[in-house]
Amino acid sequence: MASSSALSRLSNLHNHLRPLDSNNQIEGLVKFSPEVYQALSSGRAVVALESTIISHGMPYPQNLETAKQVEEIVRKNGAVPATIAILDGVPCVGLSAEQLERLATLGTRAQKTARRDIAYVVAGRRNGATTVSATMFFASTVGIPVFVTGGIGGVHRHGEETMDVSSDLTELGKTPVAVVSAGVKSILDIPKTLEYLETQGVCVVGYKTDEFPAFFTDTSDATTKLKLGNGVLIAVPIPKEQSASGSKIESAIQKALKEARIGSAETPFLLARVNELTGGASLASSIL
Ligand SMILES: O=c1[nH]cc([C@@H]2O[C@H](COP(=O)(O)O)[C@@H](O)[C@H]2O)c(=O)[nH]1
Repeated sequence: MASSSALSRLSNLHNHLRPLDSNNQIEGLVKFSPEVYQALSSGRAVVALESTIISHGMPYPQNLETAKQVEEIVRKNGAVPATIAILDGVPCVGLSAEQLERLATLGTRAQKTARRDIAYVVAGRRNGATTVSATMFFASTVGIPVFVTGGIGGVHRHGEETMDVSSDLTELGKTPVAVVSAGVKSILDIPKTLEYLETQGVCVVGYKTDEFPAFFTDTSDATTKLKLGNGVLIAVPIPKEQSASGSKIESAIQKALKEARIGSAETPFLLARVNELTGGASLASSIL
């Protein structure tokens, strides 16, 4: 007769892989690293990580160093990191050291892949670095409920005219994954981003900050139990002493915005230009 711990492991495995089993279309299309597969099978904590921040968010080699450091922090805290990217058309959940290096050196030659781009990248056997929306999709599909990133996309400044609203926000509205991030970069319109998240029914909590709600509630548990079906955004601000000066960043943003074009290239363009204009200060805050 099976022991109760074996039964609980089996039940964990079933829970983690159920989305794959119940949908033959996706079964076999996602490749797990041995470490992540093992962790999911045994019910260990797994934390999803995105890859656009590696390819488009930072230059080489800081991108590789930061990606490795983030994975290390997750490991030190007792969980298994699952960096998600599409390599040669195969969605990979958990990357080897070689795959991480490959993605970091590909940089912007990898396709920035939001939810709408997944089919295109897979069908063309391309290399795709997943944004928050695509990473949430894969994390949810394979049963990883927590995802950590630096900054999520949002409503761009003048979004009321351009309609340039990141698909990260609609994904948060429909995919049950808790996203822990340092918030929304000020290249974006933060009040409009929060309004949009409200429209999407996304619970936003601030962790140890009174800029966002001043208390931390265990809302992700309630969201799961009530089967609300949406994500939760947990904003963790970077330490004050390590944040770059607000006015310096703001004037760089104003200058960069005048040069920007809307579309999926806008976020990487603004981040790179603001970094140039601040002499590297904005990149340094992103790495922290
Ligand atoms: O500070 C950052 N914000 C956002 C991104 C990336 O940009 C994506 C949003 O892009 P868009 O605005 O095109 O939706 C995010 O999901 C994330 O992958 C980043 O690299 N760095």
